[in-house]
Amino acid sequence: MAKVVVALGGNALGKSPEEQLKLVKNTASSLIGLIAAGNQVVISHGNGPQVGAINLGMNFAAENGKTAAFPFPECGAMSQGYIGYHLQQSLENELHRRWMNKSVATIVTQIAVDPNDPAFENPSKPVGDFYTKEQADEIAKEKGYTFKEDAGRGYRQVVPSPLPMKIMELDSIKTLIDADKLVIAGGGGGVPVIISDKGLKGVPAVIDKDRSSALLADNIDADKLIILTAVDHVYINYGKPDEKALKTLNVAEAQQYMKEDQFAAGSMLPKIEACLSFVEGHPEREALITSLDGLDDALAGKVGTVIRDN
Ligand SMILES: Nc1ncnc2c1ncn2[C@@H]1O[C@H](COP(=O)(O)OP(=O)(O)O)[C@@H](O)[C@H]1O
Ligand SMILES: NC(=O)OP(=O)(O)O
Repeated sequence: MAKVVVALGGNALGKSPEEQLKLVKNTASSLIGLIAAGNQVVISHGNGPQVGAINLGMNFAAENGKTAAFPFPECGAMSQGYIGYHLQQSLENELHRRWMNKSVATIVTQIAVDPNDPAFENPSKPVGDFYTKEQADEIAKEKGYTFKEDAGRGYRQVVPSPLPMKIMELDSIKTLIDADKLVIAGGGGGVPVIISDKGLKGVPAVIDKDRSSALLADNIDADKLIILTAVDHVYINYGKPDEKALKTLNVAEAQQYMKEDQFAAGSMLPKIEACLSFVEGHPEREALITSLDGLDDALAGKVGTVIRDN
């Protein structure tokens, strides 16, 4: 039985609860299919658009005296609950439809980061919606947020994205996996916390969920890491007339393409780096990048980019 970590992209989950539920329902069928085919599956997910939307809404309510202020890590925890709820519901419905008996559990996951991580000085993780340059400049002036251009798709607020160091709930996650439960963990990259002599403390940042998923996959000694996003393949010359879909990628090829800046920072680059960290030195492991609705085709070898050590 192969142990597979499947990471769902925040941007690939849509912009509204209705859209998300629809997308998650479709993916649930493929995920349960993966389990029915004899794999042990662990699910993680992103939260960039969702945590940005929650934070914007909470800030708006607080600024208008309607609620207390909700700090950013609390918004991250809310995004884990919101997305975990849709995933649990859709997965349970699909299990029920197939007469399969399995419990599903979302683990609110904290992930420790280094308080001295240089990422705190250089916000890079896009959250929330996309804006034009003019809109972004106006919000930046009014609120003091930092905005950056995101992979040719518009401007987005960016927050620090420190590296994940330690999954605090790893023991609970492993216990549930060993008990053959379907676990959703590390949502939104995990709520970033620092470990101090006073205990754990949330910090305002968003950990890249691809990096956290690779850490989780390594910690549970998974055989496969599958990253589901909005594109069916990793491309070279992405978005240009001569773009080319990659069916396979090894470590040396990926490093060469990274030197050529083929993968956009803040979107495809962290996915590639996460896959490399998972497969490098482990010829028995495999990573796969494809689209949220392409999982069935990817497992049949029709689409997707497979990444191996060599
Ligand atoms: N070389 C590339 N190949 C494919 N997609 C790329 C590439 N470079 C940048 N991208 C962009 O990266 C996006 C995936 O990153 P992102 O939106 O951050 O993912 P998610 O939120 O699903 O984790 C794709 O939808 C695409 O727009
Ligand atoms: N936390 C995170 O990496 O989210 P996205 O997948 O939305 O970028």
